[in-house]
Amino acid sequence: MMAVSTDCHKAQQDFPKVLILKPISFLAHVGERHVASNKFTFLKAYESSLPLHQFLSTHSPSIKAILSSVGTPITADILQLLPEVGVVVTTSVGLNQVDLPECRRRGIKVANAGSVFSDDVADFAAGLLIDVLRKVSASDGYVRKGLWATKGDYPLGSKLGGKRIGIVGLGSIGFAVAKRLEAFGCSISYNSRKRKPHVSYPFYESVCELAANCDVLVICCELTDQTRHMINKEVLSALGKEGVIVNIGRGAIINEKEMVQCLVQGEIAGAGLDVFENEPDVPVELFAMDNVVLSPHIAVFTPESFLDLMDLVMGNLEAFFSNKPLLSEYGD
Ligand SMILES: O=CC(=O)O
Repeated sequence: MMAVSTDCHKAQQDFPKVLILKPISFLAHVGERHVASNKFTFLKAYESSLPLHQFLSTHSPSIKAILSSVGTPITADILQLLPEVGVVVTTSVGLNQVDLPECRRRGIKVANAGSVFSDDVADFAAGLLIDVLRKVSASDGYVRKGLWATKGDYPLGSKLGGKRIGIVGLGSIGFAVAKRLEAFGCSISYNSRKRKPHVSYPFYESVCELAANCDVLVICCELTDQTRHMINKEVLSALGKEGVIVNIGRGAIINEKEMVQCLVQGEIAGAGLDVFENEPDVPVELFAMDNVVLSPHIAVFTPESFLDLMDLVMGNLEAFFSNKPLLSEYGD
């Protein structure tokens, strides 16, 4: 029996209820029945004709778990309507969309995508950097427009090997980026909340000092109140005119206005950006810059990793409903 219901199609079996507020693209990829797997009933608020608050009030006594993705804010207002909720499981690594202080206050557990996507994101970060330095996308455009034949050779890019890379946020993703770029012959240093005791890469307590000692900054940290706009004009100026910034973290970690200004004025050399402050809006100034490579927040996902994500999501929900420790509890 299919374990999926809306307000007009009630579950016929007594599976634990898992609330989904907005469509989750990963479920469409793997097929949500595989994820529910006759163990949970997904209550899909977005398929209901009821206004959200009414849907939530109607179902709240039975909703103990929420499954959500990166674009779905889990706010205190929503949680307030759901007094029985004990867990929020997300398909994202970043948790800036979840009101973590409210979850902590209520004792609601939170699980994220753990390190399922670390390799994919790190591959993409390395790809963005190579693209910016070696002008892959820009020269592709040049060839496609027929300019090679009419205008001649395209300006050469810059060598990756030997570059000094500053990783901002040396978690599972930051480490994976460091390993890849080390293999290309780059040197690595990092900034993180704390120095990592077993890591030999040079540590900079200040992100500005890190920038001053690097050719490239790769932003891999979480978006928090502390990291919002942490990469500002001062940091970018410290990175310097030859410097490149790559962001696969969250857009708002960079002060986007100041970054655009730095790019327009040639105060940094280029950028590889997968994330933006107000997605899907991207500052229009960037469109005309061939020293900037843009992608639509896709660094994180490959379908190949979705099966691992499915196991993790299922494992977290099953663990919660059987009172066991979550597999990827945030804050562990
Ligand atoms: O950006 C995507 C994620 O945090 O998983």
